Amino acid sequence: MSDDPIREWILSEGKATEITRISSVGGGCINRANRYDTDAGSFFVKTNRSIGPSMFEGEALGLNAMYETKSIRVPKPFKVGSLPTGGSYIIMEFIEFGASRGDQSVLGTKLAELHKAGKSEKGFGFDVDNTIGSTPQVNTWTSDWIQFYGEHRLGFQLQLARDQYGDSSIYDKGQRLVKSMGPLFDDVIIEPCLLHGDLWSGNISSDKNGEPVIVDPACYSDFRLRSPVFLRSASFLFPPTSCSLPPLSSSLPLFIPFFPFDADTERPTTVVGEVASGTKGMQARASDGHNEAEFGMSWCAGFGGSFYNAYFEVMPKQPGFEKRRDLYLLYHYLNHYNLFGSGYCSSAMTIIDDYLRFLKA
Ligand SMILES: Nc1ncnc2c1ncn2[C@@H]1O[C@H](COP(=O)(O)OP(=O)(O)OP(=O)(O)O)[C@@H](O)[C@H]1O
Repeated sequence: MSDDPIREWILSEGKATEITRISSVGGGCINRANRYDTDAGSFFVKTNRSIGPSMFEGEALGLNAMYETKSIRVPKPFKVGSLPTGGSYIIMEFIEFGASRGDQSVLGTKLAELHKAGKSEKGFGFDVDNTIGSTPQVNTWTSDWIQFYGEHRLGFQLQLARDQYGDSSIYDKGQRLVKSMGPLFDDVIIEPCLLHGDLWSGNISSDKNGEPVIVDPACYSDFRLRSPVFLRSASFLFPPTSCSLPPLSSSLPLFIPFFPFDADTERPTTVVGEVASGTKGMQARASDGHNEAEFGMSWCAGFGGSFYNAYFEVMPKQPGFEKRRDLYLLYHYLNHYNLFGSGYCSSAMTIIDDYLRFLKA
């Protein structure tokens, strides 16, 4: 293995003859990020010193699937590999971010285009299990969404709450909801759509032309490779201060917003096939699910009326959208409860209680 596989790739398949500058990029939580400026344009490179390439392979799979829909802008992944000193890296397209978050209605349209373009024939799930924050997500392909969401999303989190907190109250009530939630989906056509899976404001930005950009889809983790570092990974440790839920423990770091950058934009357009060598040929997805589940993090995403209006122009609102909204928030509230503790328990329990009353269950 080369001493510096990143440099080697950039100077060969990246089609650069010279790396003119390497500068650090702030904003991430678990990985070190650098911008490589070259005579063939700029590259965005993330490295992790302790986690093997499976995490970045999952990120590349998700990015590539979204990239191929040619809908919302995402960085094109180029290469994932191992570092000679241990750990791994991902090289992707560098995107020059603009100063603002961009036009909300364009974001709504583009997100809907992603969902529309990314329809899967395999059902609901993903080719690999992954994580939400640091919590495992089981992604076994399932033909029925209500079953998938009940078992692999809500059921998994409820079980976790019982296992780690001994919380049989939320478990029992939550399971009653899972068993009785069917009518919430009456008259709905549910098709598996390509979802980003972790769409909150920290993962939404715009490029210098004001086009919306989304980054960092819900990470993949081979459970065998999870390390203590990864267990504290991803955006869930850093919800934005605008979240409407109880504040996190003050010992946690504050949210770090996106940084705007100045950059060249020349990029190579090759070598996607290099990405995710162990998973080549898979029908990659960030995850395939009911499109409405993408709004489960909406309490941390700042979506406004113009966003939703534009979204529904492309992906029409289904009957009963409003009455399912909290059901999709519930998954993320439960996950926050499991990650951060009791501050989030009452929010989750309130949703469950409200549904049990509504459904007379
Ligand atoms: N393709 C890109 N081009 C330029 N800058 C980027 C690109 N992708 C991400 N960034 C910037 O780099 C920062 C770090 O990236 P990212 O959030 O993916 O890091 P991470 O450590 O893997 O993520 P996290 O720990 O937040 O889950 C982001 O906040 C963003 O500002």
